[in-house]
Amino acid sequence: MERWNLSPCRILVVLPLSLPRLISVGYCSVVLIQVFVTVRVKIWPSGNKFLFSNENKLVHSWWPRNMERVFPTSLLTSAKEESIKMRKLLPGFIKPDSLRNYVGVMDSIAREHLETHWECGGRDNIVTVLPLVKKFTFAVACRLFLSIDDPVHIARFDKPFRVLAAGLLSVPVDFPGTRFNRAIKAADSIRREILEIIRRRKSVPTATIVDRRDILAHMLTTPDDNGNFMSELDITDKIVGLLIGGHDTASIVITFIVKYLSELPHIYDKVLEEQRRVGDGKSGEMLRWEDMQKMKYTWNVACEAMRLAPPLQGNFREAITDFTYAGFYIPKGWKLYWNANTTHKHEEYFPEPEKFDPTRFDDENGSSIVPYTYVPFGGGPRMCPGKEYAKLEILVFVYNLVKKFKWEKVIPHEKIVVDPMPTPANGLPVRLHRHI
Ligand code: HEM
Repeated sequence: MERWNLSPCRILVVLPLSLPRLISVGYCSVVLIQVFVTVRVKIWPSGNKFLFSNENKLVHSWWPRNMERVFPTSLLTSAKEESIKMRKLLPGFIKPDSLRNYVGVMDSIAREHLETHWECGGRDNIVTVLPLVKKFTFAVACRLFLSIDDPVHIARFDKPFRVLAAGLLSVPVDFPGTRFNRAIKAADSIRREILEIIRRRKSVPTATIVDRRDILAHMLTTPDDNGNFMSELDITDKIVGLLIGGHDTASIVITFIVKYLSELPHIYDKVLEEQRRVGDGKSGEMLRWEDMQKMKYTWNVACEAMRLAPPLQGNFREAITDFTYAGFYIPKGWKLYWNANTTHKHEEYFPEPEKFDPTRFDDENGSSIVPYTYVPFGGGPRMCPGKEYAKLEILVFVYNLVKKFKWEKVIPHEKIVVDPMPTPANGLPVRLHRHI
């Protein structure tokens, strides 16, 4: 058995997991031994050479600590109790019954958003996709999580969120002018704003709070197993986490769908054909829950976009026991980082891995995808609880977009950077063509 000694700047290898063993210690199927680089990492598209040891030190704990400064009870760390609390709260908010009600809300926000920001199209009908889509997903999150629908309020809120998101994975140097320092300040201002919303909400009768049916109402009125309600600060942190995790990820997926559809016109045509059948071809009608079930091909396209460009590159796990994997000895307590990007490019599971092929997920092929080889939403007990919400949001937006426009990329070979999510370097400018 080899004991694995880290040497400086050793390139870490991707380790396909032996499933039974790693499931038994609570991990997903493909894991990278985690050592973290503290600089911006541009890893796209060669996804398998991006982790390095850092000066012989296993810096496994700085990322979570870093995030705690900007994001005290981070959802994204291995804070197990926080995860359990959140998992208890979210189902009430994103259970099928609730999701049904969101279709109409998401649809009307998408229509209004496209009219306001895409129809006028700027100069030469050119729009930049990523910042616009972020506006859309953020507006949906503000509406559904906090019942904020005033565009001015949303815009005021949006700016510090961008700063916070940019600083989450930054060098943890708290010095004026650094990304990290700006993120801490942004996080403070967001928390103050949300605390104010909470206090305003608490000042009205409980029945009115419940009436709002947003996630804030849910958090204010749902006690834990001991009958205790969440503290204001706790709610604030949960909302910040959800607003970040719940909108940036979906906007990346939509942006990549737009990118691939412009590169692959035959796939665009099939998506359009499917969407024209939705709602029995009647134009102008609002989307219904039943319509979402007719968007199978579009969802396969989204799944393939997430395979090639998973918004989250992976996540941490902690070894709860010593174990050996592929000859490497992993001691208990080590942090491990599983990686979706390299997992999804494994030739054995996804032949011609660089090819965009939505049929991998259709009825015939989808069922033979090996468990834990497709992990854009993670896996196991910590798998993303927002998957169905994200699915709905992505489908609603793509439906509205393809029914209105076809488009072409303005920068044919726009670079993709990963910081920390895959992002077109220029935000993906496209020239829109309205259907006649
Ligand atoms: C396409 C969109 C999304 C993607 C790709 C995504 C991906 C992920 C991934 C990879 C994880 C880590 C899972 C693991 O460690 O096994 C995660 C966790 C999480 N996601 Fe998402 N997510 C998305 C949307 C959302 C939305 C819309 C919400 C909320 C409404 C959400 C809430 C969460 C929460 C609360 C966790 C932490 C779960 C825990 O720690 O137990 N996500 N997500």
